[in-house]
Amino acid sequence: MSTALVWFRRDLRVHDHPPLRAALDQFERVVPVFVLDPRLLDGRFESEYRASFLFDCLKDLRERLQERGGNLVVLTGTPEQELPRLAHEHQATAVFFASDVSPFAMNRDKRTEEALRQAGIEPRRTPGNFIADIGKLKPYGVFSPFWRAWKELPRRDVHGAPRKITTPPGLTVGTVPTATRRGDQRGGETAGRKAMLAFDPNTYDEARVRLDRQTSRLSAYLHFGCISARELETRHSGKYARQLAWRDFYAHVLLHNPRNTHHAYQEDYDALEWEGTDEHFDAWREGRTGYPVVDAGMRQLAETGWMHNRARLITASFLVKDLHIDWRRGEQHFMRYLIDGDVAQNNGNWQWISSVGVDPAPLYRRFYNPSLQQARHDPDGVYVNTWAPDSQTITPIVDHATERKRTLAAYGRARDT
Ligand SMILES: Cc1cc2nc3c(=O)[nH]c(=O)nc-3n(C[C@H](O)[C@H](O)[C@H](O)COP(=O)(O)OP(=O)(O)OC[C@H]3O[C@@H](n4cnc5c(N)ncnc54)[C@H](O)[C@@H]3O)c2cc1C
Repeated sequence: MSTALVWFRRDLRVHDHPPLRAALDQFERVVPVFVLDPRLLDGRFESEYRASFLFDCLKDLRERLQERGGNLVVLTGTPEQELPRLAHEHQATAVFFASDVSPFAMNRDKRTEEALRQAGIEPRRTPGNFIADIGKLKPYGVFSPFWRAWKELPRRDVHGAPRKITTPPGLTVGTVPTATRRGDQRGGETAGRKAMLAFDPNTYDEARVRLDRQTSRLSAYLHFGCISARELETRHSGKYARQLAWRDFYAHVLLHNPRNTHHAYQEDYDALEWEGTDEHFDAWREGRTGYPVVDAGMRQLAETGWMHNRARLITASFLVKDLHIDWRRGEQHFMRYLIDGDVAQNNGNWQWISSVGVDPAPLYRRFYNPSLQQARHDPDGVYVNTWAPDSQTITPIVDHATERKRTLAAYGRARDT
């Protein structure tokens, strides 16, 4: 009987899953597999928050596959070693998987494809993680023209979950690790679909600008692919659909600029001198800057593994433009805590708010005065009272107006060098 592997990565669902669908269409038997790669679990961006969410996702995925007669093989090791071995064990002749954009994923996939080919097994990449085929566009560095071109890209059909999955007999499936849950979201397709179906887009415009409201909170489910971005797009229009386009945009940016993971997209700004202190960095990450909205955001992050987008903007701007600390340190801190932590999205947004990335605007326009932001986006004080009620009693560690001038001068010097 013909057999293929389906390599699940961060597309941990059975609905609208192009690699699974393609494999089931072309092969009689499939072996769904996930490889726990120690390089990811212990790497630069390791996170207990994402690890516990991931284990929820794997457990749920296994159950969803079992309901359909299948199962999930969970292996530990590197895919370039584990997948050819597993394929041989089951006489599989192809491995299906969805393409991804981070430099780590691209290098790993290249190495895995080579190893598979050498073993006589055919790697088959499909789309699946993004709404449109973002690799098809010429490189864009500004969102609006990207958006216009992206809207015209063809879309794939959305598919339901397969009814039946046939796996070879005698699969050794391995165990899904367990971990104490960090953060306030449960992972998995079941929880993700529930949240997607419960989301009311009519509340969105207000939630986006009010810190005391919740936006859709689908980002972690999108990051791990518990829900399909393409399916989500078919359900929404207006501002919400436009925000989803930002996700494809930042993936597109990283695909074309892999050096962004370590360098500013606007190369001049690699010369920025960061004068901030470790004491200020600690005050920022521990939520004790004396600016209540900053402290509330940082404590919400530590407690829940999520932060409202407006708070992400305010806290990130504060670190870079009020405390003069390298955006990469902030990026790394967010990656440690965010359940939705995603190299392309986090890096793109950090570079944007630091005014060193894509979609540039004059520097003086991208300053966030924390006190004004608090008044505008938390007018009743609900957000700061929930997360940092004591912050008002802390003396602010810096003066915003003074630091703004220093930042304008520092960016000017970097441009002139
Ligand atoms: C400094 C900083 C770091 C960030 N890091 C991440 C990250 O690591 N992972 C991540 O998914 N998002 C990141 N974001 C973007 C955004 O804050 C989150 O996607 C959003 O807050 C998640 O909550 P939600 O699902 O309720 O979003 P909603 O507002 O309900 O939006 C729906 C979806 O649209 C997409 N989206 C919305 N805003 C953005 C945006 N600015 N950029 C890209 N996609 C967007 C997300 O996929 C989101 O789930 C970051 C933003 C900033 C300012």
